[in-house]
Amino acid sequence: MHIVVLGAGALGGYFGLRFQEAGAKVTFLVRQKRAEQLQKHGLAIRSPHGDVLREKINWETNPADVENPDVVLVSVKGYHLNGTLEQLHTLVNKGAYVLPVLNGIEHIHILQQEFGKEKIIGGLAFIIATLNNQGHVVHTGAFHELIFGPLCTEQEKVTSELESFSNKAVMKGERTANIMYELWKKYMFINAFSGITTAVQLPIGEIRKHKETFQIAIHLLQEMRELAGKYDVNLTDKDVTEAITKMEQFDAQATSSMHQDLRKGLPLELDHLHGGAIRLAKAQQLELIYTKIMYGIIKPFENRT
Ligand SMILES: NC(=O)C1=CN([C@@H]2O[C@H](COP(=O)(O)OP(=O)(O)OC[C@H]3O[C@@H](n4cnc5c(N)ncnc54)[C@H](OP(=O)(O)O)[C@@H]3O)[C@@H](O)[C@H]2O)C=CC1
Ligand SMILES: CC(C)(CO)C(=O)C(=O)O
Repeated sequence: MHIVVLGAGALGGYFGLRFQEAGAKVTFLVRQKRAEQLQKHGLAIRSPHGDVLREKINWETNPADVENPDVVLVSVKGYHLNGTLEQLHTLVNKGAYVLPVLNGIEHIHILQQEFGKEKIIGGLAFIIATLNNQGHVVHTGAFHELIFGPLCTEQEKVTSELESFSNKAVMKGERTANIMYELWKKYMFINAFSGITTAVQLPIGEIRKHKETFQIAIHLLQEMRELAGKYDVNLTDKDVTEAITKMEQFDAQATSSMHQDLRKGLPLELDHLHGGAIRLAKAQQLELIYTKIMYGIIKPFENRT
């Protein structure tokens, strides 16, 4: 199986290298600056599950040079999605399926409209990872889950094949029959977790100490649950409770990738995540009061570079 990673950042670097270790052919499709970094430093993972260093990896800067791609793992930030469409057209025309693992939901609709429903597989990840100065992946925390599944019957075969590699890889790979439910569950969680940690600019441990602050995260979960219901996805009381428990049990220093980006002065996925939820709600005549407040508070930090 030939997996092309489009977005060789923290998440794409991690799962791409793990698939390569498991025997898949992996090509990283990168832009010039990242290509130079990979050339100079190779790609490495530092992880509680074991370190890996590959001095030489397959990378390309032009999708026309990628041969026989089976799956494109799209792991760019939401604000870079539009910039990948041309590259994706080239790869889809060569027969590839697209597996986006971004947080959020709107990108699924955008990609389905662009490439047709049969080409877009559902996917998401649970991991806390970032890139260091050399462009190596630093993975903290114990979890490294990749969840994926077919969004239509044509994808049964390719997702099964992906499952066989993920089972051999150093990761917790899971193929699910109900990926839309998993996507919304994660979207509910991430909008609450990234919203509160970024708005308050503190890791979850500090937020937990203040009942009134933690309660805002719970309101965010409840709003996202209601939104999911409008899109025919039933998130349960148990799902909300599990999300709360997760925030209660995270390491005190754990925080969202959005808050990490804010600390580094990088652009934020605010419009993709909270903005996306507000747009999806508007289409259903639903108002997300807490989400709108988070959006307004974080907005000045969205593009400070
Ligand atoms: N990091 C984490 O712990 C987690 C992240 N996520 C989600 O995963 C997604 C990716 O996040 P993350 O890995 O942190 O992001 P990163 O910023 O680390 O990586 C994104 C990469 O995409 C590359 N890129 C952007 N546009 C293109 C393009 N047109 N062609 C080639 N490469 C491109 C960027 O390259 P360049 O250097 O050229 O800009 C960058 O290396 C986000 O939606 C995030 O919310 C989900 C779970 C956890
Ligand atoms: C919550 C977490 C760390 C889980 O993967 C995440 O998705 C993010 O912060 O972007």
